[in-house]
Amino acid sequence: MRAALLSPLERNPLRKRDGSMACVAANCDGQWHLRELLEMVESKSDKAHVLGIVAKRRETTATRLSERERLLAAVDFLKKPEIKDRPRQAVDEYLMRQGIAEDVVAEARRLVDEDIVPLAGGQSHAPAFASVEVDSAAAEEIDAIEAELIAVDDLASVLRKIESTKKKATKRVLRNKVGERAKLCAAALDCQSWACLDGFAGPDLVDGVLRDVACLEPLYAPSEIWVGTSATLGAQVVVPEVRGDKVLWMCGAHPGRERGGVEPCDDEVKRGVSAGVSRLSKSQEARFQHLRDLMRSVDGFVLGELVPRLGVLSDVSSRSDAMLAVYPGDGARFQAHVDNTSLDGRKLTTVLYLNKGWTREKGGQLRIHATSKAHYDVEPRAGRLALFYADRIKHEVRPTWHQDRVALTLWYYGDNERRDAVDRAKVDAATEVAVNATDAERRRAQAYARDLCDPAHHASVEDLADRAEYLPRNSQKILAAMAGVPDTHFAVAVRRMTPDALNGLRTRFATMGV
Ligand SMILES: O=C(O)CCC(=O)C(=O)O
Ligand SMILES: [Fe+2]
Repeated sequence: MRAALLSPLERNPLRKRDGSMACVAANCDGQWHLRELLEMVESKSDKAHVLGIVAKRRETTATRLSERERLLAAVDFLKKPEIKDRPRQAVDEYLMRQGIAEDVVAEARRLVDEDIVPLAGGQSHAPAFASVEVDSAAAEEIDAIEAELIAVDDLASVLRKIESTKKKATKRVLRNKVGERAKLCAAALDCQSWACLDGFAGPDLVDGVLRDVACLEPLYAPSEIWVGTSATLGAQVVVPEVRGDKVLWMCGAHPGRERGGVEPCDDEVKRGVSAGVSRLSKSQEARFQHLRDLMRSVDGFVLGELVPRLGVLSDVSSRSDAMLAVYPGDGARFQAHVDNTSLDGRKLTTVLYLNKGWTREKGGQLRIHATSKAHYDVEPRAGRLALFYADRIKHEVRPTWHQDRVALTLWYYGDNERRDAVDRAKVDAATEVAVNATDAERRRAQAYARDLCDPAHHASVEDLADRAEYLPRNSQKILAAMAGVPDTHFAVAVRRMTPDALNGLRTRFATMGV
């Protein structure tokens, strides 16, 4: 019932054509590329063709080169005047992140230091590695500043103990402990709009979550971005060069709704139909217990500790479903973007990393573009929690190598902005449906909506559901779009409503200008 009453926008902010990803087209390094893609999408609407081009362009970086060629390229790179005087370790690590093995980098260093010119091995000149990745981007990366972390030593388990303990004194002691850390985190958010907590989830919880989600592996779907000039003009496409992760949405355990376990949002995924995986059994669903614990800990920290301390979060009380994202270790990345550029309600982004044994050469850093000059890198190490303001911090995921990079993201909503965004989306959806309806069908839908809102009417749930069943199909579709329920289910949804839910719907219809 709950799932049925949430609109796609409420359930999944990124899949909806809400324009929030349009920023990617405007901000990313590959701007020319996206513009070209957009033209193709608009002129041909040929997704397969676009994807073919993207796949071809994706073959970049040193991974295409033979070991000999990599050595030559690395030597070439190290000799560049703008690279020669930079810190050696940072430069070497940069090369390793580009897929050059450590011993090859060391050999290149030796050749450069001893001023030995390596033989090109039959080739007329070395492949210009630095021209594969743009020079200025390399210099920028070498200059990245390691983000300062706030050490919090398994805060998640302390937060869970606060929830479970009955003893007031124990609660108080634990709350003080959490409070100290929360103060630091709130101060960081306040002055720089981002913060990073090291060790938010301890190793046991991380292991538990990884075990929980292991069975979901085949069910992830490639992320799509909205490539377009506005919220309505463009297309939803997979563009791995811009965003190369695979995602799976998990719902449940929302703040204020204590009951119900965590499960995949998508019914089809739940049934495992798409990947031919057998239906998740009850016991498999119960395996999401650690994931649920983790989500509740982040909720507890954000809603219980940060919201009271930060004025900009004052109307935050709910969040999105949970997004599990995997960046394959073949160079997958997410180019620079701001999460919420279209007033979609998201105020705070939290990302919890689940990568055990992560080392620097694997890349995958969350890069925070704090200003146009300074950027900070956070390595996605297991248990870390990154937090930033979703509507102002530009950030990216750097190319990921050698190992898949796994993270869990939750977005916290400012209730007012979110309510407006959901209403806008509903009006848009209703308008879209209404275009295909006859005048009579539109009028019937309007009359029904008016009666539903009219306080003098006091119609009961049964009455309203009965009346809805007799409406023409297109009128029902318009009302379903306004209510944000699947288009064949308006009468069913009304029949299942509690009096409170009905009142909620009345208020929303009344403020939607229909
Ligand atoms: O995984 C991360 O570090 C950030 C991912 C991200 O920016 C996003 O999904 O919007
Ligand atoms: Fe993001």
